[in-house]
Amino acid sequence: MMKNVIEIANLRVVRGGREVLPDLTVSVPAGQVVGLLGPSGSGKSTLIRAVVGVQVVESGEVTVLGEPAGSPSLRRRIGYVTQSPSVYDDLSVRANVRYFANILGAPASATDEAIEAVDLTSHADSLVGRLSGGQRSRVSLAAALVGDPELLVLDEPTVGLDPVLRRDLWELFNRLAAQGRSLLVSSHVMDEASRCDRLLLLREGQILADDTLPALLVRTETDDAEHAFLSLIDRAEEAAR
Ligand SMILES: Nc1ncnc2c1ncn2[C@@H]1O[C@H](COP(=O)(O)OP(=O)(O)OP(=O)(O)O)[C@@H](O)[C@H]1O
Repeated sequence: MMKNVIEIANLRVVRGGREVLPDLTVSVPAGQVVGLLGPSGSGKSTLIRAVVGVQVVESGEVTVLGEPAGSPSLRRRIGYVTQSPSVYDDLSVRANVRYFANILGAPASATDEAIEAVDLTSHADSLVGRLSGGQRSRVSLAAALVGDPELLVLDEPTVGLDPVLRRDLWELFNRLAAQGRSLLVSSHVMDEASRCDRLLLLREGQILADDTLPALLVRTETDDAEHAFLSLIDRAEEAAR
């Protein structure tokens, strides 16, 4: 297995005339759940868009699974879920997932397996338009899983979900990593840090920390991710003075 599934060097992205990612260098190891955490507007979605190859970049290099981001050969190897579920309301859960399975050339059995993985088997024949927000985002996730991707890139997949569903989804992410997949999962909820094998803390387009949660807590002498993040901000501001 390759060591890093994502390698980013000196990435610079400008959006709407603003430098959103000034000069970002980071890597994401294989076989882990890596949390991309940071406040709203810190650049998480922009970074994710660069990884999946849909973001115009000024300069820098983004290498994913050994290929330049956006390479056609990566399409089947990456599962990407955007913040708003991209599914068809007028189709059933099964028809939605089967549609993506057909595009990806996945075997027939993959549809029901992906629906099972996101715990929607009992709703497989329901129209997606009649599902709750959380169920709809799980349909999106099933669509991303159906091609059996090596890397899953999920942009705030747990937003708006109740605590039980959030826990269930994180358990699913951990299971997927245990099966050898790699996951990059963004969130602005700091307490989701405890669910990740490794954390990237992003603030104003800069990586404040790239570490495991236990190491981060030791280094900042704090007892949760939120305080660790605040402590790192204070240190960065002191250093800049
Ligand atoms: N389409 C766009 N055009 C111009 N600027 C944009 C666009 N989308 C985002 N931005 C700007 O880029 C910056 C980073 O946005 P981004 O969506 O990457 O942040 P984020 O960390 O994902 O935030 P959130 O958690 O709210 O989704 C913000 O300042 C935002 O205003």
